[in-house]
Amino acid sequence: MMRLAANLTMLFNEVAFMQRFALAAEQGFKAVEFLFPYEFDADLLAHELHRHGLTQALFNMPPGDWAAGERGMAAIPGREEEFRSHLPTVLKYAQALQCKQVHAMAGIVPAGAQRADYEATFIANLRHAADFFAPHSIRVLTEPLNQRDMPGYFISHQRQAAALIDQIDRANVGLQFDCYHAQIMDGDLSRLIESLLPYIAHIQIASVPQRNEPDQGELNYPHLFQHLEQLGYQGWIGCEYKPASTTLDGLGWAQPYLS
Ligand SMILES: O=C(O)C(=O)[C@@H](O)CO
Ligand SMILES: [Mg+2]
Repeated sequence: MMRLAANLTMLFNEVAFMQRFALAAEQGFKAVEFLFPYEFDADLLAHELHRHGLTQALFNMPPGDWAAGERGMAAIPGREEEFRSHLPTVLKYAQALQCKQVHAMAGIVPAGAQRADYEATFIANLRHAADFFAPHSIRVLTEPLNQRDMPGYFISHQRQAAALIDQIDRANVGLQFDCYHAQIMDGDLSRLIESLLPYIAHIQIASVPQRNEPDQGELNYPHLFQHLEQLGYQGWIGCEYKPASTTLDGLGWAQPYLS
């Protein structure tokens, strides 16, 4: 049975963030994920999680100045110190939330920049983060993002991410395989998932092209779920989509997978 995690950044936006845990649990989710916890107290978040019996499947490391368009800095030359300075804070949240996976966003490569410099920075930073988190059994994830929504993002293809993970060469670095981005950039998802399974630590889903409920659009999720089950995928599936109407109105698709 596929294990769904509610993405609280995108779902249950009908209520304030701290109230979304209760709604997710009420609907039968056993786990949640969200982008950034840092404006909330770690212990309060942990309290919400635990009182609703939820697992924290994933959250992101600080992305830099989001409002100014920054989308992480793991690959940005000159930002190494800043990237590394975030690690103790991320660890504090991960420990409070008992979360075993964090996503290190890579950042945007300016047009005309030397890509090799960005690759070297990314590899060094991810090794550093992986070594920092390894004693705590925490994995560092990297996620390719599609170029239509995120022009210039450092990683946009799944196999490109897998090749970088090989170069990083740390056991606790994995791939965050977001089917929405993967379909836009790569396609052939059944075979892609099959060949990259050893890298995949976390999966996310949404319809393509609208990024709405997964029972719409060009992807056949019942087929992909069956395929993942046959392949023995054990991780969480993050529901990272924008409800077309309200979250609850659109949640019918998930009923077979929620208890
Ligand atoms: O945009 C996505 O897709 C995500 O999963 C966010 O965490 C940003 O990387
Ligand atoms: Mg995603």
